[in-house]
Amino acid sequence: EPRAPPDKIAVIGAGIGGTSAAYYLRQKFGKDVKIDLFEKGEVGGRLATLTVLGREYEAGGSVIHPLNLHMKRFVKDLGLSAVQMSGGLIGVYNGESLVFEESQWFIINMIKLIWQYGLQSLRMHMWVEDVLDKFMRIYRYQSHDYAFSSVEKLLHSLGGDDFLRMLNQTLLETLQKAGFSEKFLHEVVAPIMRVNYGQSTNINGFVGAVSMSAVDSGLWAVEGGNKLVCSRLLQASKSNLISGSVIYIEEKTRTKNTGNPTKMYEVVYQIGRETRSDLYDIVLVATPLNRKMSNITFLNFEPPIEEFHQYYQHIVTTLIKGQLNSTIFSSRTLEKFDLSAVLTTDDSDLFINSIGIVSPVRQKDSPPPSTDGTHVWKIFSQETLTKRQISELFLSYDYAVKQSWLAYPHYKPPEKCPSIILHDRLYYLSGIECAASAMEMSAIAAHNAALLAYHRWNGHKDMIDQEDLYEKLKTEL
Ligand SMILES: Cc1cc2nc3c(=O)[nH]c(=O)nc-3n(C[C@H](O)[C@H](O)[C@H](O)COP(=O)(O)OP(=O)(O)OC[C@H]3O[C@@H](n4cnc5c(N)ncnc54)[C@H](O)[C@@H]3O)c2cc1C
Ligand SMILES: CC(C)=CCC/C(C)=C/CC/C(C)=C/CSC[C@H](N)C(=O)O
Repeated sequence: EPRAPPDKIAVIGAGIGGTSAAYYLRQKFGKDVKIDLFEKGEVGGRLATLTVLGREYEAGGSVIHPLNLHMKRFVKDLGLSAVQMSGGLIGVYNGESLVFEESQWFIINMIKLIWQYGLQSLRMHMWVEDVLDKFMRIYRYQSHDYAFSSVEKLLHSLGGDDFLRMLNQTLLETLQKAGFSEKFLHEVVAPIMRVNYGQSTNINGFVGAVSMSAVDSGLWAVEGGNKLVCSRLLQASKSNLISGSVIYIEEKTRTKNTGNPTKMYEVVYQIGRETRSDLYDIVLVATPLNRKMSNITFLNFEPPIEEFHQYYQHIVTTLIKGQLNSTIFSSRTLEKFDLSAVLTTDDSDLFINSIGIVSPVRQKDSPPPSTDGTHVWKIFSQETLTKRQISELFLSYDYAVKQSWLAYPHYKPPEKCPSIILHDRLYYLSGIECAASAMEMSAIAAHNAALLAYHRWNGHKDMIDQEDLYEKLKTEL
């Protein structure tokens, strides 16, 4: 006889991880289970916007890859629409000059790339394609309802030992072994890691490949702001949003109306100054577990749940409407400066990681082409920019606004990813960020955790950690 569904499930964190977990839990467990979603800040988490002179711009997670199929599916199923990112010309600055500059002519670009780096850029494209091809297997596994009990097992099922090796060595080592030149790694790969993850090529090889894929064509975003996906998922999941901060979780034994003593989880949370609690059959934690970001304690667990110490990279996003001082990067005056983004090399010694022109999240808010060289620029830096630094970067500016983030893990391979199963019915999603942090990674982790919770609840051992899934599913429709 199939087991009755759980009465109550708690999800902690209403970012893309938590809201998509609630959505998938509803799909698996059905309409009768009560799902509570706890959020101490804003729905969306690291998907958030900042307003510049009445228009909203993405301040956190901003671009989505065309092959990010969960995000694509959400947008389609939730009645949202996608906007294609219009890629302008990019340059790379090394502290003295622009070591690479894109041209608006495709053929000139190709000649430039080959002239400067031989066939490295084509080889890089093929390397990323190969990783993505294997990565895409996850969608087939999840559509057949298979789940994994650890991040390592999930990665192994996709790319075998190669993916685990990438996780355990630096991108630099991975690409050096694959024969890429020091010049290409320094002038092309490192600046891409700096703009995307605020780190060097010492990040792990897997997140390095994810980061390289984020320069593909076809990147998109959600019309109105990426965080809309979270609020729509929350609505569609018919969960109950509790705007409170979870402070601890404790295992408790309770006698349910069946008369049997049952192990449950007590979630204790604060709303303002008031402390409340509730009991749950299953709990999913969808926020990084460290003191600075979530500060959740696990009380009286046997065996005890380890403390998590994953260090997250501090990044500041600054949005400025103004006229760039292009002479920092090149001797050309603003009228002749046609780059819309400048990335930097690791040794550039500049106080920014990158700077680029951005468009508002609503297409109708897009300004007409600028006649005076004024644009809204997004700057990523390790620290908050001082007024003096802003004045160095801009000839003049009207408005500046910033947001500080503990943005993504500080990658330091070999990576030991945290467990997904923290306790019998207590699951942790955000550990997937140790492999790579991206919206799609959180959605994949959410789908996996919902499937895992469902199969473990129902004792479907054959749906968890199956080996050779790729071969097994080859013959299935
Ligand atoms: C500046 C920046 C740029 C990025 N760019 C991209 C990009 O272009 N493309 C891309 O794919 N990804 C990008 N990312 C990464 C992406 O944003 C994240 O990987 C993703 O949003 C993480 O979602 P999440 O739901 O797992 O975590 P979060 O969004 O962090 O959600 C966790 C939620 O839990 C809540 N919470 C924490 N503790 C508690 C508690 N005790 N009680 C209740 N609630 C709690 C938090 O308030 C938060 O809302 C970027 C990230 C940053 C910071
Ligand atoms: C998960 C897979 C296969 C692909 C995701 C690729 C992707 C979109 C990664 C984003 C990585 C990231 C953290 C980017 C941050 S900066 C983004 C953008 N350049 C900006 O300027 O905001």
